[in-house]
Amino acid sequence: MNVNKIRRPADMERITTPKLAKAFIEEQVALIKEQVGDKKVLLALSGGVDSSVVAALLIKAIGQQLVCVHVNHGLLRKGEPEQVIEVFRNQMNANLVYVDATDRFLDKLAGVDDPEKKRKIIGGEFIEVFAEEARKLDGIEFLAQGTIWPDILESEEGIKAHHNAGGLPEDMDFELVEPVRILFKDEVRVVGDELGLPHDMVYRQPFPGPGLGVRCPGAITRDRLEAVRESDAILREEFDKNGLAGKIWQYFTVVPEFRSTGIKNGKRAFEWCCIVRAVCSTDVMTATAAEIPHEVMVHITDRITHEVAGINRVLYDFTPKPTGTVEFE
Ligand SMILES: Nc1ncnc2c1ncn2[C@@H]1O[C@H](COP(=O)(O)OP(=O)(O)OP(=O)(O)O)[C@@H](O)[C@H]1O
Repeated sequence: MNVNKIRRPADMERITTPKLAKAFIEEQVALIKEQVGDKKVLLALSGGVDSSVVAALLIKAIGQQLVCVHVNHGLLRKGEPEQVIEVFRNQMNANLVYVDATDRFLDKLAGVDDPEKKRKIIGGEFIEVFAEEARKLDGIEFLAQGTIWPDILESEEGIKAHHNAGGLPEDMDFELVEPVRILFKDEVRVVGDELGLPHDMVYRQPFPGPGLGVRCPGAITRDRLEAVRESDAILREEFDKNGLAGKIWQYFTVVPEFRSTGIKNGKRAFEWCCIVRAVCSTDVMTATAAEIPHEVMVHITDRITHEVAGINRVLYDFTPKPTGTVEFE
């Protein structure tokens, strides 16, 4: 049987319960063992739900034969690389290669203000770093990917290429292992829960590939990027505490280059402003600004302006999509 051609049966029951997830896991573990045998598998592990569920499934099936590579490109959210190391290396005993490529990415991005160029640099550099790590490893025959069913459908309809870690050099012609390829995103989450992955990893909001890079509009500087990371962490913490996290589709902060005059500790402070973006959407194509209780916004503003270096104002973005997009770049 060619496991890479398996399609989702039209009458397949939606995986909504732990019992159904358990059955799916058992089935996939057997299929992975059959496909891979005693060979080694490589996986680019972002810490996002898809690659994390694939990692957990493969660890269950083949343990140390899986090599996970996590690339810290310096644009991850606060605590993300630490969580990947804690969950996969420390708790699941995975064979994890952690690459801190922060300087490499930020040096290449220095002075680049065009959004498309920034995205290209981040994507291209990611492939290079990943390919370099793959070349250091012996005997890899398989590449695991977190391809899901909508990816397959979109690639068949010509909307986008589904090769997740796409663009690997030609000499890296690995056979694919795609254990969640017939699942929809909500099913991947139920399976992730059943595999014991942390709730915040399984239910985390969508995060763009270029990470915080697109929330630091214009040319990225390390100090402004740090302001994005710290303010985003405060926003997430406060939304969690105030019961907003599960109700709002996407929320994050953006720190543009623009500065304005303010006062800090009795002195003039010429600093950046932090824009809070929080949107609700049912169809992804359109979105509306979320209604945040006034006192919550006042508290978030107070924390960001006092705890984050370089920020003297907080603004709320009321723009729906359209005319805006969800992200800024
Ligand atoms: N920082 C990273 N380190 C390692 N692999 C990564 C990293 N970022 C992305 N990847 C790889 O590229 C794939 C596609 O990334 P993308 O940002 O499009 O996320 P995605 O399709 O939502 O998947 P996921 O939920 O796994 O993040 C990921 O599944 C992962 O295999």
